[in-house]
Amino acid sequence: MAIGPEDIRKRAVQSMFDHMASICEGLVAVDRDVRIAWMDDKYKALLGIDYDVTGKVVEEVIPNSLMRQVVTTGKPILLDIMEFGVRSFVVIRLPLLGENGEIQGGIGLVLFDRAEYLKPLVFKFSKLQEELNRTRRELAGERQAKYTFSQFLGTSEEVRQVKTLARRAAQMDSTVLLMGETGTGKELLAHAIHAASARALRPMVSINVAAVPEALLEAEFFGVAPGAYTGADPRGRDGKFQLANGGTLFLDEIGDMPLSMQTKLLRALQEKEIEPLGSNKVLRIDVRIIAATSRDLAALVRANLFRADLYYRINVLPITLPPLRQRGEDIEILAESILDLLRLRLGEGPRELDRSAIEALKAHDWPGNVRELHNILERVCMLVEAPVLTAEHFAAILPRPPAPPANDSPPPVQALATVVGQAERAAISAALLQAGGNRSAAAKLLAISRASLYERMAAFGMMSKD
Ligand SMILES: Nc1ncnc2c1ncn2[C@@H]1O[C@H](COP(=O)(O)OP(=O)(O)OP(=O)(O)O)[C@@H](O)[C@H]1O
Repeated sequence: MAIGPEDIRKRAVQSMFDHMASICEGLVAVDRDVRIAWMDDKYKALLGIDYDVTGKVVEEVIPNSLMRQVVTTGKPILLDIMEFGVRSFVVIRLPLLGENGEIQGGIGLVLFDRAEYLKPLVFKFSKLQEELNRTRRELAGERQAKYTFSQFLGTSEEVRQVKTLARRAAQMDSTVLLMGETGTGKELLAHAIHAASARALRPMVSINVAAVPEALLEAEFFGVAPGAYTGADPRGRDGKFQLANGGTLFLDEIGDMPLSMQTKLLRALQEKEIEPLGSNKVLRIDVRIIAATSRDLAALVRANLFRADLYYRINVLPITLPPLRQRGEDIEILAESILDLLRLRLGEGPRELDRSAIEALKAHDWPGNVRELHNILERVCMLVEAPVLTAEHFAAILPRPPAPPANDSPPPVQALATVVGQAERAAISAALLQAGGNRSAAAKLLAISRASLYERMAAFGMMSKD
């Protein structure tokens, strides 16, 4: 006898249910109050329970259940992954609808072992989750302080004072302004202050204002909203303020900040709010600022190149780092520590400096400060094999003071690269002096791009991060 469409539908529903029940790892049905109406034995075994759960609120029995969402919205959650202890299962959640489409409850199905075809999905999910966790851990590591006070070496009175002030600054939450020539340890000290502060476990994010092209500064600082403009990352991008939220933002070379950006930074610091590019949403931020500059900010204010109000805003706890030539007594301890580091890095035997070498180092002017000392020592280690380094070893490497006025004898012949290097270095120093430390202006005087000035200064140990 032929059966009608309604019978077929009923049989389809029944046989689908039976089939699902047989391939499932567990089945649960809840009523419209999200109380368990029925749970099969397989589900109970999965949860490790053997008592009657009928009438219990579902979350009491399955703590991370989403059945309430399904019963409230009437929308199914077709494929989801749920954790049971250390195992992940694929689950399906469906609403139970009455004759007139009204919500009467919900049904949850747990799939896994017999749903072989879903295994790759679960596997892929676990892999992605693992990768995400690893990347998060790495990012958190990258955004932590790299140095502590113990790494800021020196026993001179000048260094002692700097460290006392910096330790005090670490106990406060105010803005710190670090001033000093290139290579005097401003970045090192900024990290140490963060590491000793109450924000130590939160991120430490740095931005070198001089190294970011002017047009990109705003996006670097404040981020970009999703789909802000053509060519922007469609997912948007967090700015340094967002990345540093709750922690410390280190603004290196703040003296090189263009005036238009200074206005925006001042607003962000005053309002404690930022607006990502292309967004009309304002975000609250809680960031401690440590700024650094190798330029004379007060002189820049006088020359109308730096906003006075921003200067006062950041000049709350100023700390001036002394140049190396003013603390010759620190050279020996610094040089020894750098030689130790180099020995580990280059995998060589120990090196020693004899008295003559220390005197030669003390006599040098060190325009690139500790970074230059590092570079000079590294070059000596590469060129000289002797375990004891003497003044003679350094004589060939340390840039000489300008030659006395010419006499009749021709100048000594040196490798062309050495002569050219010395001339370049002297020209860069002169241009920087004339430009009052302004690298953009110095690059103009030298008729080279700012990028190639940076490149050369880095090569000569006159600037930039290691
Ligand atoms: N007192 C110090 N003790 C140990 N190492 C130091 C000290 N001062 C500087 N250094 C080392 O010298 C190098 C340059 O330091 P840092 O980058 O902190 O200088 P900076 O003042 O921020 O330079 P710039 O103005 O060019 O950015 C780094 O390798 C740093 O570890």
